[in-house]
Amino acid sequence: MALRVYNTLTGSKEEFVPINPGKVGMYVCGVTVYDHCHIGHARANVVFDMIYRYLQAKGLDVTYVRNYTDIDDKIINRANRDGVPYNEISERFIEEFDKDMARLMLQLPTFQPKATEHIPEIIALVQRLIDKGYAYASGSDVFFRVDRFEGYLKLSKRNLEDMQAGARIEVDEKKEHPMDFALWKGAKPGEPYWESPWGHGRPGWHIECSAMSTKFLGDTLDIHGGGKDLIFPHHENEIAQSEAASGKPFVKYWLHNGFVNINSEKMSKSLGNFFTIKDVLERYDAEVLRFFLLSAHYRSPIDFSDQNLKEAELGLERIYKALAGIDERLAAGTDHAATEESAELEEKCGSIGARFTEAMDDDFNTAMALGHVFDLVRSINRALPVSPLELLARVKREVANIATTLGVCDSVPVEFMQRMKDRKTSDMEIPVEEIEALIAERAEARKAKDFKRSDEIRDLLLAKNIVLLDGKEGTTWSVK
Ligand SMILES: Nc1ncnc2c1ncn2[C@@H]1O[C@H](COP(=O)(O)OP(=O)(O)OP(=O)(O)O)[C@@H](O)[C@H]1O
Ligand SMILES: [Zn+2]
Repeated sequence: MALRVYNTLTGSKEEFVPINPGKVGMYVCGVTVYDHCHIGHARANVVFDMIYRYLQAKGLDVTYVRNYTDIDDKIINRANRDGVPYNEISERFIEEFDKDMARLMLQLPTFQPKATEHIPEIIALVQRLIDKGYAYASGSDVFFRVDRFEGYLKLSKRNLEDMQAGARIEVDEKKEHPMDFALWKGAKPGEPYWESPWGHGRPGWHIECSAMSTKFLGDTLDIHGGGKDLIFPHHENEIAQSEAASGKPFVKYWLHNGFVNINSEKMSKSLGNFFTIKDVLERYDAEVLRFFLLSAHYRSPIDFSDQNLKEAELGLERIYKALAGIDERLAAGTDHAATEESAELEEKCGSIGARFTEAMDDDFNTAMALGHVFDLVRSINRALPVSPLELLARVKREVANIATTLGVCDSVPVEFMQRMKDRKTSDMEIPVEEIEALIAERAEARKAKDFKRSDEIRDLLLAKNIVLLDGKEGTTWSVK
C-alpha cells in the first residue's frame, strides 16, 4: 500500500505522490525563540521528526527545512524586559532549543534558516508583491491586500465577510481593509531595524516563512507542516504571499499536528499552563517523553498529565524488559527447539514489519504502530524461555528497524533499564549502599535459617519501595 496523508487543504487523506519522483521538500514552521520550549513545542518538533524519518525510511530523498523566528514582537518585549539587545535573547534561546531537541533525539533538518539572515530575500518578496499589486506601503509599513488574492482562507475554509461580521476587528487607519496583514513593520524608536525601501523596519512573521521556504525548496513544496494553531492566520497568509508572488500552488500537502492539552486546554505560554521540556526531563527520561508524544496519532490531541507520562514510562519499560530478556538469552547461548509458543512468536515476527508499514502508511499512525509492537512484546514474554535463538535474533532485528524509524526503543536495553533504575534511585529515601548492605545481611540471615530477620529486611525495603527478587545468581532489586 502507498503512503496516504491527511491534507488540511482538501480535508481528506490522499496518496502521497512527491512532485519530483523520489524527492521531498518539507518545510515546518519553527519556534519563536524568546523563551524555553514547552511540551507543545516538543510535540510539533517530534512529530515532524518522525515524519522526516519515515519518509527517509521509505527511500525518499528529503530536504527538510525548519526555521527559527528570531525577530518578533515577543523577542523584542522580552529583550526590553531584560534590558538586553534582542539578539542576545534570540541567540540564547536558539541554543536552548537546539539542546532540548538533541535530548529528544531529533535528527537535524537539512537547513535551519533564521529570519534575520534572509532580510534581502524578504525585502525582494515584499517588493514583488507591491509590484504585482498585492501589497501596498502605508507610511513605513507594508500590508498585503487580502481581497486581491482569490484563494484567501482556502486552507482554513473561512470566509472573509463572515469573519468581519463575526469578529470585532479593530479598524486601523493605515490599512485599506481591516483584515490586511503586515508584510513589513516600520520600526518604532529604540526597536531593532533593517534598511528597506520603506524606511527602517523589520519583517512581519508570515513573510519570513514564504521567503525562506521558496529559497530552499522552490515555489512549490511537497509538505508544509506546523501545529493546528498555525492554520489561520499564519499558513493562510503564507499561501496568499507565496501564490500571489509566484502564480503557482505553494504547497501540495498541508500537515498539522494536534495540541498537547492540559485539562482539555491547549498548553501555551499565554495561558500560563505549560511545562518546559527541561522541567519534564528533570523527572522523566527523554525517551519516555518522546515515546509519550508518539503514542498518540499526530493529529489527535494529547492530554499532558503525570499519570499519562507514568503510563508511557511503564509501557516503554515493558518493551525494554522484553528486549533485555532476548539479549540475555542470546548472551547465554543455550538454544531451544521450536515450541507452540515460539510458533506464535514466529508468526508475529514474520508480520510485524508489514503491520508497522501499514499503520505508518495510514497517515503516520504511530499509535497503531506501537500497538503492534506491544502485541509482539506479549508474544515475546510468553515464548522467551522456549524459543530458538535464531528466532529471537530475528525478533530483535525487526524491533530495531522500527526503533530507528520512530527514534524510540533504540537504546541498548540494559542501558535503558539502568538509566531508569538510576533515575528512580536518585529519588529514593534510602541510599544504594544501605540497600546492598541490607541484602547482604538478609543473605546471611537466610543462610543461618533466620527467616524472621530475612522477612523483616524484605518488608523494611518494600516500605521504601524497593522490591527484592531472589534468583539463582543471588538477590537483585528494583524500585517499585
Ligand atoms: N500546545 C501545543 N501543542 C502542539 N503544538 C504546539 C503547542 N503550542 C505550540 N505548538 C506548535 O509549536 C510550534 C512553534 O510555535 P510558536 O513558537 O509559534 O509558539 P508560541 O505561539 O510562541 O507558543 P504558545 O502557543 O505557547 O504561545 C508551532 O508549530 C505551534 O503550532
Ligand atoms: Zn511559518
